[in-house]
Amino acid sequence: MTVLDEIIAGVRADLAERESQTPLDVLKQRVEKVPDPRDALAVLRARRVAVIAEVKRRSPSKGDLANIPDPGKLAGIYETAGAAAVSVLTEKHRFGGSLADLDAVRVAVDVPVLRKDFIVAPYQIWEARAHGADLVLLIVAALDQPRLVGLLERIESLGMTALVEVHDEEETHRALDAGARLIGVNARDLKTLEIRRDTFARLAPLVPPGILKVAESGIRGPRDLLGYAEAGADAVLVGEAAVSGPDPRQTVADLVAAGAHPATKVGR
Ligand SMILES: O=P(O)(O)OC[C@@H](O)[C@@H](O)c1c[nH]c2ccccc12
Repeated sequence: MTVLDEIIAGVRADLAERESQTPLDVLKQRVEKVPDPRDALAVLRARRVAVIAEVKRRSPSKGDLANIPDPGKLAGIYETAGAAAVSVLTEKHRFGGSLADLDAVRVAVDVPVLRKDFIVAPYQIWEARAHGADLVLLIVAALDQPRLVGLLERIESLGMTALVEVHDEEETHRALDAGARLIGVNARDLKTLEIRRDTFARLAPLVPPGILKVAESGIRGPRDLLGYAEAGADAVLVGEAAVSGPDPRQTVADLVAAGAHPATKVGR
């Protein structure tokens, strides 16, 4: 059993519990009362290299990363520092997240918000929208093709944007076949949990123009951003460096400045 399998087993158990508490019909009624989702693709396109900053308490590879008593406040700091979007981990057991964190972030910022979880069922997508998410992560490695296609369609039918995460060539082709318009290349190898920063440059050429590419994981600072920009990244997703550094505002502001520099992403 891989780490991913283990996480998903926990996610399914939690999901069954929430489903028994809040039936899908109730969730659907809530969705009707939530303001329309933001156009995340337009927001990401408006930057040279956009920075998506993540509210991340813990990770399977590093354990506790940061004590975050007020996730809304942290998200506000990210927004003020110029982050184009905020990602919120909602998985409980390995990442210490929750839908309450998503709620807190949603009320605190105006930028698009990503629900980062291990999505295996449409219920979680309705849930993401009911809690104000604009984007939802789909991890190709966790889904068979019909399920990937179905979940992607559900996300888009609710007006949200899917960030479709890949780790290798085969997953990239599957994401494209499914119709992904925003592809995240995760540098973290899901089996070994190691960071491989060359994965992005290997997979980016497989993605046709017009489909946005996000470099995810292991971004330590502006230099990593510039390397990814050169390899064709439209955005970077940064968690650990933002939450665990001495000054999250400065960390994100430095990345945003590097991502906005005219020399970044020349001629693209
Ligand atoms: O903390 P980092 O190395 O900056 O990584 C952020 C983000 O990419 C990472 O949290 C992530 C990428 N894909 C995921 C899927 C599930 C959980 C977490 C993730």
